[in-house]
Amino acid sequence: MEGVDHLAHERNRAQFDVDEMKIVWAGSRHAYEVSDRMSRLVANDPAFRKDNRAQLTRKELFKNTLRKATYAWKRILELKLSEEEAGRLRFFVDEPAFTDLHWGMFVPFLKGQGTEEQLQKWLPLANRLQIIGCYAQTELGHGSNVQGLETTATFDPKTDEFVIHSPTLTSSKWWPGGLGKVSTHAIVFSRLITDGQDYGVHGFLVQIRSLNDHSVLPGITIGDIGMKFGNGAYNTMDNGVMHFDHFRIPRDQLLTRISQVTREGKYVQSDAPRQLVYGTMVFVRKAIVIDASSALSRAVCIATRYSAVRRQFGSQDGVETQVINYKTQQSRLFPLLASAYAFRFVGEWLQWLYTDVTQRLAASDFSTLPEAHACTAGLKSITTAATADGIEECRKLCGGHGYLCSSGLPELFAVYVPACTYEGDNVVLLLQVARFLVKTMSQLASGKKPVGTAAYMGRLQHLMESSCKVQKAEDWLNPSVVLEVFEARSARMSVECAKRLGEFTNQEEGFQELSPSLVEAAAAYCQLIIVSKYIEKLQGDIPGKGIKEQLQILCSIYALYTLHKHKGDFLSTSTITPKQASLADDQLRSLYSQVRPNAIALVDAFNYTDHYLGSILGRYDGNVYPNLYDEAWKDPLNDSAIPDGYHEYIKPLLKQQLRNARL
Ligand SMILES: CCCCCCCCCCCCCCCCCC(=O)SCCNC(=O)CCNC(=O)[C@H](O)C(C)(C)COP(=O)(O)OP(=O)(O)OC[C@H]1O[C@@H](n2cnc3c(N)ncnc32)[C@H](O)[C@@H]1OP(=O)(O)O
Ligand SMILES: Cc1cc2nc3c(=O)[nH]c(=O)nc-3n(C[C@H](O)[C@H](O)[C@H](O)COP(=O)(O)OP(=O)(O)OC[C@H]3O[C@@H](n4cnc5c(N)ncnc54)[C@H](O)[C@@H]3O)c2cc1C
Repeated sequence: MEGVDHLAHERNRAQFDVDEMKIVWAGSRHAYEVSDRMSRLVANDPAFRKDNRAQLTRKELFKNTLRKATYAWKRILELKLSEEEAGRLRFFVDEPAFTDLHWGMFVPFLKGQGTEEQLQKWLPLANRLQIIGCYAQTELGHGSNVQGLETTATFDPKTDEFVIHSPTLTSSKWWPGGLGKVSTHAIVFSRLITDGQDYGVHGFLVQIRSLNDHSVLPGITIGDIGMKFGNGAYNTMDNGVMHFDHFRIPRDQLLTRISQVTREGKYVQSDAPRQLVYGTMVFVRKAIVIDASSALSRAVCIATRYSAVRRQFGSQDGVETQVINYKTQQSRLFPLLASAYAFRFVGEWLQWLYTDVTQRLAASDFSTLPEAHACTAGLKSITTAATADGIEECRKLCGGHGYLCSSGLPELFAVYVPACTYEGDNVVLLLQVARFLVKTMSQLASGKKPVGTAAYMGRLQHLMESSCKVQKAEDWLNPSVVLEVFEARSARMSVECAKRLGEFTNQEEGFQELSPSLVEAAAAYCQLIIVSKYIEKLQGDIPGKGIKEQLQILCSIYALYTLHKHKGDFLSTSTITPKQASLADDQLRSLYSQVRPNAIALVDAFNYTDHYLGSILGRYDGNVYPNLYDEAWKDPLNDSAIPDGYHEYIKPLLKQQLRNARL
């Protein structure tokens, strides 16, 4: 029944204004309008069709991505779209492409590290896509350990050039997206050597392909690193390998905002900390947090709509139960729904933090850089891990049909999981947060007042001694009670780690030995940030019928579900009692019942088109079965009733069996 809204009865039950919630989700009315316009533009243009990706060979898939990316650029120019609109359009095209790295890493790195002169020369070319850039940091032998990169850039004062060289196989650049087949230029991370001294890793702008015929320049070897996880998925990207053989570039292609090499070969460092060379990673990690909320909300939208359509068991009155009404389904699905909203809001806050730190850096105030690094690294880690697990949970929530490519979930999972690794392995990043926490603790002893997200450590004594006030389930709805419990758990875990570290004479050895506990303490700190930023958001003015109430329910679900999942931490630090943990579970069940009538409207608020969702199970109209049935017949295997290979394999096999039976 095309045209009928099978989920209309669900939508009618909503107790809040969905259109207002769409604006909250998008961040502002303006952001909503831009997203809405761009998503429709993409959905209504057949050139952006994507339902056949899983069936294409790698070469077809890749060529198709090149077509879409260049067509998207053509539309951006024709429609004179702003930077913001162009970004949203690329987002809704929903296909990883070389342009992600060009706009997402190459251009930001240029902007962050280039001098005025360098910007004047390179930025207009990059902005008009007259050159295409990628970000070549990782090597075959080292990714996490950036200081361990082996590519060298040795200054030759005779010619005023740097000689870029890959001294070993393991020094080959390996992974950069857009490198394998497309980019003409790359930011190449290499060890700067001048006058016989190694000054560590710096970014260099290197032309790698001819702008005339696209051939790889002499002295460089480049290729694609091969097929990645899943059909379609991230295989639209040409992640590449690159090896240099004494390749020369002019001296002025060292991107030199923080340091430079003079004509005579003298290395000169500015006052800025060397960590600024990592600035683009901070920028992208921040963006990855918002992206996590997008990917998780997409999976949750599919699983929620399908759970309202799907019915199993309980047919005493002739109508079976919608699976969304099962408490187990709700206890798996609604925390993910709440997490999607929580990650959205912490992503908004991270954007603010990033803007703030950028303004301070411009004024040579580097004081908030360590916190910005810890927050972006930690939140990237927590949100991507939860999202990757959440997408897989959504697949299971859709039962067998979730395993079909037409559910949209397998490809979403395959595209998404590397987020736990790229832009910093999640465990490595949590260890960075742990280092920040240990440092903050040790500075407490010397009287330094912690600020920002670590300010709660200033109340350490109180947090070590306080006891949770919860006596009945409803007490868990009190934001200040929840906040204090998360602060006390985080503080106590950090103190315990610091205490145990103090037992080691060699601090670094202690850090390695205790690293599993340190990672848990870091995760507790990041979860505290998510909870506290959500609570802060609710303290602001949020207009619209029923909006604040729904957001409050979801906030409580995020916090209490996190508490439930990490009950061991809360109990072992004596932050709560077993009785209080059980009251939290009671409250959670009650909150799930309050979400239930609003569930479909809460996922409608994401405002995803059917094109973007790419899922028959998640269709807006809920008309799942006829479309699943029709889709099956479109599979190329169904082109003929008798498959290729029948005469070669099946027929002789059956004949042989018949002969054997007769003997
Ligand atoms: C494409 C983008 C699109 C944008 C939109 C996004 C939308 C989402 C869509 C997703 C598409 C993404 C496509 C995929 C892109 C992947 C690109 C990559 O992976 S590229 C490759 C990504 N590769 C990775 O991510 C590699 C991961 N590894 C690393 O980041 C580092 O090597 C390390 C941090 C682990 C260690 O560093 P190391 O220097 O050895 O170690 P120490 O421990 O000795 O620290 C020394 C001091 O530095 C401090 N500090 C450190 N970092 C920062 C920072 N960022 N800042 C500030 N400070 C920082 C630290 O606190 C310490 O301070 P202190 O105590 O002395 O005061
Ligand atoms: C899809 C994709 C796209 C990418 N795009 C780019 C790109 O455009 N440009 C680019 O430069 N790079 C890119 N990368 C590379 C990426 O940034 C690295 O793979 C990532 O930083 C992880 O580094 P690694 O591979 O060296 O992992 P490893 O560090 O080798 O990790 C292996 C294991 O060791 C553990 N481990 C490592 N160090 C420690 C430690 N100190 N303590 C405890 N455990 C540790 C990790 O937790 C992990 O379990 C991409 C990667 C992927 C998958």
